[in-house]
Amino acid sequence: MTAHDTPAAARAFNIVVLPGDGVGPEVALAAQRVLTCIGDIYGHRFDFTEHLIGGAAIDAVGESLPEETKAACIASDAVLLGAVGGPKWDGAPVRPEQGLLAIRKAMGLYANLRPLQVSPVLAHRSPLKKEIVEGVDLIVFRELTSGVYFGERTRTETSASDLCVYTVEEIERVARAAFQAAEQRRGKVTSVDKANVMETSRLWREVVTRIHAEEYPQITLEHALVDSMAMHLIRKPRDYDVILTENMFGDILSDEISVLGGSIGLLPSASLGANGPGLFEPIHGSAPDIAGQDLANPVGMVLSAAMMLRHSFQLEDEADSIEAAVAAVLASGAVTADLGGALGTVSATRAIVDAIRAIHWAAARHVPMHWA
Ligand SMILES: NC(=O)C1=CN([C@@H]2O[C@H](COP(=O)(O)OP(=O)(O)OC[C@H]3O[C@@H](n4cnc5c(N)ncnc54)[C@H](O)[C@@H]3O)[C@@H](O)[C@H]2O)C=CC1
Ligand SMILES: CC(C)CC(=O)C(=O)O
Ligand SMILES: [Mg+2]
Repeated sequence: MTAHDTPAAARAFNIVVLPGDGVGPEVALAAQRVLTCIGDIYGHRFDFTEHLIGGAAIDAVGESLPEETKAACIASDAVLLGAVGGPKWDGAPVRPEQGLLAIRKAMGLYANLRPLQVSPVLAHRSPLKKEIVEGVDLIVFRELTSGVYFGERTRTETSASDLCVYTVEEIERVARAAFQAAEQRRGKVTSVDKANVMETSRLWREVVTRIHAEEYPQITLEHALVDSMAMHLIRKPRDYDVILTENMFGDILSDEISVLGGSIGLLPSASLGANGPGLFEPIHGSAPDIAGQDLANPVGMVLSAAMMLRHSFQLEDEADSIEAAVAAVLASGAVTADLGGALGTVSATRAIVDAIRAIHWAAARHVPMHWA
């Protein structure tokens, strides 16, 4: 008897979907299709309710995070977000990105988890050498609700400023989350800062060092400066396990490491708080250059849905099914243009759904799946 034979107790989930802008609606739809398939197989009900955020919300109601969107997210079981922003709103008095920052803050989502694994069958898709990227398995823990993205901003004719503030408590809680993840992984945390220059980074380093010594001495902790870390991540990415860093450094470094796997379109993320619903989104933006053309890679969004099943709903088998299907489809070469393939967003999504069904069918009948 396997977990695939009998669906676990059927459950119902209220999921808020924030499609947003650009490729956001295209990839959000992909995640819903995959979740609907998972619901059919395992007997769960996923109720999706769409709400406005970002540029779409600015166009419709004049603000990037309408009150009813915020209320719906807070009342939900989990939130799926596509992406926000685009050139259309670049000069606008209200920016779409502000809506995303505001919902992260309103939901208290202080830890943004951005995992990356490069399996041997996918290593050739990276522009970097196969022997450098093969076997990479790391996760970025990015602080998400503080730092320079949330500090006071000023602007005059001749100057501008963005204030970077971190409190001890903000550093402690994300550090604990990273150390706890390391306990379940290879036991190593690399904390990234700019402590040779910035006061917030000096506080960051002190607090991380103390939390490590007092609470997680069994974990190996190393500190790195963000500039050389950007280089090391390309030179020897397999050295890293858990990377802990502040908001802006994490934003930048995670886009950088997406190259190791071959495309930014592959990377998912989970944004989690102390309690309450999580928010799940790919790490990429609204990709205006390919929006509306059925070109977006849906994998980052689909894997974000898998993270939702695992982290918010504790549906391990269901999350594993999605991840196994994605791995099988990528290994088979059925990929989108960013990875050198010919599939569009819709057909790549269909391939993932078909693979979920095939893997489930084979598991239920104890048939070995050589391609999975
Ligand atoms: N979480 C969010 O909603 C984010 C929003 N943004 C916003 O997105 C807009 C565009 O920003 P960019 O700097 O261009 O970053 P981007 O991540 O949207 O795009 C960078 C490059 O990656 C490609 N790309 C991104 N996602 C892809 C996918 N799923 N499949 C295939 N290729 C993909 C794009 O075509 C582009 O060439 C901006 O308005 C920015 O503020 C940026 C990052 C995160
Ligand atoms: C507010 C977002 C646009 C910041 C970002 O790039 C991200 O979270 O990946
Ligand atoms: Mg980013």
